[in-house]
Amino acid sequence: MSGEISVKICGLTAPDALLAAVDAGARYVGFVFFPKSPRHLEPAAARDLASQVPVGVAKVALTVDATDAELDRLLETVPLDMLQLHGKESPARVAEIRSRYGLPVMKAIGIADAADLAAIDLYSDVADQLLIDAKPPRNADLPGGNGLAFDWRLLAGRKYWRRPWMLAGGLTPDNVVEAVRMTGARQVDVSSGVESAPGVKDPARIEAFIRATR
Ligand SMILES: O=C(O)c1ccccc1NCC(=O)[C@H](O)[C@H](O)COP(=O)(O)O
Repeated sequence: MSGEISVKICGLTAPDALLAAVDAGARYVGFVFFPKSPRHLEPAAARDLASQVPVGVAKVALTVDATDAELDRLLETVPLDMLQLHGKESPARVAEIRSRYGLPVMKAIGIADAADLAAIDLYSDVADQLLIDAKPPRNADLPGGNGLAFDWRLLAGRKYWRRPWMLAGGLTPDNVVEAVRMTGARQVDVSSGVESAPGVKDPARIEAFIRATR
């Protein structure tokens, strides 16, 4: 692959995995604030992890349809660099959050088929970045982090993006090179694919994933 691919390791919950991500060269580290998730962190625990992240690595908070009160509490407790909105937030709500907190906002867009691509234009007006992820299965407990890929051919040939974007959904150390080749992504995001069990990050897989992108 030519040029450096930026990597986000999402759903970190433990210092060893955080360190593995930082040492291997992750550009972003993600913390999940969604109680139903096996990766959920309480704000105080996230603050302790965030304090170990060096300058230059962006600390991203993943929330799902969070209220202002929830976001206020989170941001009062945890030093963060970016908000990842992974629910059904409307474009107006994305704009509101961006202006209220003054942080860059990344909106997750779930893709299952070509009709879902319209959301890319819709959110390009209001979000700083887009996370192009697999749409969760109907009745899934989690709106993301399901380890499922979408059909990358849907993005092949798309040359014009108005915002920086990340590819996500079912990426692993074994398929990330092919995913980047097919989609032209310059940034990738992974959670399940670097775990040994749901919610348990594997430092060796994190290192292998980032190495694969180099
Ligand atoms: O990870 C979670 O538990 C989670 C919960 C609620 C909303 C989103 C969640 N995760 C999103 C991600 O970790 C990633 O940004 C993305 O969906 C890729 O996940 P994966 O397919 O597991 O690599």
